[in-house]
Parts: sequence; structure tokens; C-alpha cells
Amino acid sequence: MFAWICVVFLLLIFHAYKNRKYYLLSWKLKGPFPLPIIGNGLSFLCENDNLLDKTIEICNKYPSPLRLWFGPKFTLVITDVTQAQKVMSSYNFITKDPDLYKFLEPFDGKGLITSSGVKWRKDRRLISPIFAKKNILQYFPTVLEQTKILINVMESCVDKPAFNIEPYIHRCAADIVNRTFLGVKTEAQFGKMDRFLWLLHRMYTIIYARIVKVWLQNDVLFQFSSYWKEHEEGKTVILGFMDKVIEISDKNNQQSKSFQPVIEQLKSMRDEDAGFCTHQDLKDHLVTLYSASEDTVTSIVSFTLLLLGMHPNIQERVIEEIHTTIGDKNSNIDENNVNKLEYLEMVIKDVLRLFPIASFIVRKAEKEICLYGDCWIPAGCSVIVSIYNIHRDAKHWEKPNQFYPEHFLPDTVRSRHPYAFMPFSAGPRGCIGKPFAYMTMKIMLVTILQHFQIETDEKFSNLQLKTDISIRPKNDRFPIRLLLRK
Ligand code: HEM
Repeated sequence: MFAWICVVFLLLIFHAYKNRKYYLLSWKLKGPFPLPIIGNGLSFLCENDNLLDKTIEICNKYPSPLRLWFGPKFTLVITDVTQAQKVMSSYNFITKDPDLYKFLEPFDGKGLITSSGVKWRKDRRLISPIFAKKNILQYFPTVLEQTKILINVMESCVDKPAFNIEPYIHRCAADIVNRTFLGVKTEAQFGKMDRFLWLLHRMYTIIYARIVKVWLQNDVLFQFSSYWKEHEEGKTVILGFMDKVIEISDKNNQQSKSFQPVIEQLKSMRDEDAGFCTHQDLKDHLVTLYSASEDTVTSIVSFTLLLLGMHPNIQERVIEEIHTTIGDKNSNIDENNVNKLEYLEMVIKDVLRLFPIASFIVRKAEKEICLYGDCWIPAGCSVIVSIYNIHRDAKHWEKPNQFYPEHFLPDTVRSRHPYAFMPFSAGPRGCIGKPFAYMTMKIMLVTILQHFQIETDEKFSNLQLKTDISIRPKNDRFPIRLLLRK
């Protein structure tokens, strides 16, 4: 019996390997940590035009039947900024590679991140105004209110040994998103959503594991893996939560003019346009917006605090700016004074440069496209734009591997290629939540820094990174110490 089970298991592994779409390539891009690059059989790292020429030449030389079979499976890896601009800004490249993004679908459904084509165009056009700068200002007081709760919680950590700040920021971000996006008041900051947040975090790890580990791509083998149980529990708990939130919102049906959570705005569109946003659509959008927002904001705020602890002189400059522009902890940040914090914005941007949430982005060419000169990418070819490498390319950055907010001095920015910095992606499929992210990160950072001085024993040069959908420290820890700011 056991022997038969082993044979079936081996056959399944062989089947998965034979039908693999993506697997880990041995090629690693340059960087302080090995950035695994996924590829589907044939991938080409195009660090310079010569190599790219050669790739396209090979690609185009296939006799048509072979090219039909083989061509669409090519993946190009681009690290050149001009070529990246061509890809990111083109409407030919708005299709997400289904072989990769399908692993997100059991969780995110057909939300904005995973969908393509007509559905994506329509949904994006309708949802974009909700996240416009002017519209999200209504959430400012809620973000501030939740951040003040965070300050109270953090006070218990003052003068204590170093601790990991990330779970504190994560819980606060969850309460913010629950209130502003889903319209529900939660108490994640008092430990009431810890299992939910843990599962959410695990979902990213599991989805990334499926992208890079060939044996997990087969659905049957995946069910035998150690990830399966958590994956299913994650789906049940998180999607069940969204169902509940929609049910509560349908029951309440209360409309306030001054504060409209994202869910209510989506539902009002559903009423106006019967073709948009069924219950399933609404759930897909909510879970996509939820997972796209709280994890990203948490990661950047945590990295910023850690880096400020490592660089006390930069922290001093930020504090000086906050004191002269806003004042000490008794003075509140508001929509007007927050925009005057130019140095803080430079600091956040250099953190986003060093630790871009999406270290690479994968797109599929809908039609043949000319990359430059007479170099054509065939239709169906996948392209990986390596944002991480572009962000650390010495051609564009004075100190590519150091924390150096001066990279974002106005004159320096003007003289740099506009696509050398794209932490929010760029072009038609760029991040929809950029204004919300900046607003939330600034409110959190200013309020925390008004109250606490940050210290850490960690050294920037020892920081080791890993990717699991987003970039994180290898040990998943952001250890800092808090002192009351005098
Ligand atoms: C620091 C914070 C954030 C960073 C660095 C970030 C980064 C990104 C990046 C790189 C993409 C492109 C992903 C891809 O093409 O596969 C993206 C897309 C997206 N982001 Fe963000 N994001 C952040 C915060 C947010 C927030 C707060 C929201 C909530 C509204 C959000 C919603 C989205 C959505 C819906 C997309 C898909 C857009 C589309 O394809 O049409 N993001 N984000």
C-alpha cells in the first residue's frame, strides 16, 4: 500500500514538473540579497541592450509553429529604466500574467490586482475616484484617532528592551482599514484580531511559495502540502469576515455625508450601474483593497522606524522639521501642515526606494511591441520589470545601497529619469492607493515621533532581506527601543 502511495506521489510530482509554468531560475539579480526570479522555462535577464538584442533575435528566429508553441513562454527580465518605461507606460502591457496571478485568485478573486481586460478597465475607472486625494481626506481624523490609540498602547513599551514594532503597526493599520474601507469598528489594537492578522500574513507567504515552488503549483500536490490547511483556514476566516461586513452594511444602510467608508461608495455604484459590483465583485474588491493596503503601509512604516533608529542624525532632522512645522506632542497634525513636511517625505521615499513592496512586476505583451530600434517583443511574451534593481542602480542613485534621503532633493529628482523610482508601479496599472498610503504613513510617523525617540542596536549593513510577495527582513523582525521624547 505504502509503495503504491509513493508511486502515485512521484507520478504527481513528475506531472507537476512536466507541466510547470514557472520555476525558480538559477540566475539571480545583483543585490545585497539573492532576489529569486521566476521564469517559465526560458527567461532572459536583459541587463544590457546587447543581451536583449540577442534574446529577441533568438525569439524571432523560431519557425512559426515552434514559436507559436515556444514563443509565448518567453520571459524577459528588464532592469533598464528606458525599457521599463516602455513596458509600464504601454496599454499593451496592462494584462497580468495569468500563470502567475492565478495563485492570488482563490483569495483576491477578480479584484483590481488580478483582473485584466474589459473588467479591469471598467472597475478601475469606477473605483479610482474613491481614492482620489480630495475624497480620502474624510478619513484623516479616523487615521489620527487610531494612531493615538497606538501611542497609548506603545507607551507600555517605553524604556523596555528592544521589541518588534511591526505587530503594533499592523494592528493599528488593520483598525484604520476596517473603519475607513469596511465601515466597521474593530479592536485589533487590543489583540482582538490576532489570529485574523496572522492568517492574512500567512496568505502572502503561501501564495508566494506557490509562485516559486513548482511542486506546489499542482492543485493536488498542494493539498498534500503543509500549507494547505492554513490556506483553507485563511480563506474561510478572511472571506467569511468580508461576507459578515457586507451583511452588516446591508442591514445598517446608514448614509452619512461627511464620512463614507469605501464599502458604501462601492455599493452606491452598484445601485447606479446594475452591471457593476455583484456581491462576489464587492467581496473581491474589498479583500483586494484590504490586503493591498494594510500590509504595505505596515511594512513601510516599520522599515522607516527601524531606519530612523539606525540613523539618529536623520531622525533628529525629521524631528526638527516636525517641531518647527507642527509642534510637539500637544500639537495635532492636520491636512495643511502635513504637506509642509518635505524632509519627512524624502525619508519615506528613500525607504520606498530601498524596500519596494513589489520587488518585481510581471506583465504579458498583448501585441508585438517595439522595445527600441528594431527590437520587437513578441505577443504573449512575459516581461518582468525588476523594480528592486532599478531602485538600486548606481546610474540613477548617488548612494544606491545606503539610506540617503537627499536622493529626493527637488533638483536631484528633476534631473533623474522619471521611471527610476516606481515603488507604486507606474502607468495605467499603477497603485490606486498612493494618496491614502502617503497620508496614513505620514500621520503615523509624525505622531509616533512626536511622542517617542527611536533607538535600535541593529546595523543597516547587517540587514538581510527576503521576498514573500513583499520585501521583509529575513527574520521578520523590526527591533526597536522606545524612549519618551522630552
Ligand atoms: C506603501 C504603500 C503601497 C505600496 C508601496 C503599493 C505598491 C503597489 C504596487 C507596486 C502595485 C502594482 C502591483 C502589480 O502590478 O502587480 C500596486 C497596485 C495596487 N495597489 Fe498599491 N501600494 C501601496 C498601498 C496601497 C493602498 C493603501 C491601497 C488601497 C487602496 C492599494 C491598492 C492597490 C490596488 C487596488 C492595486 C492594483 C491596481 C491595478 O492593477 O489597477 N495600494 N500597489
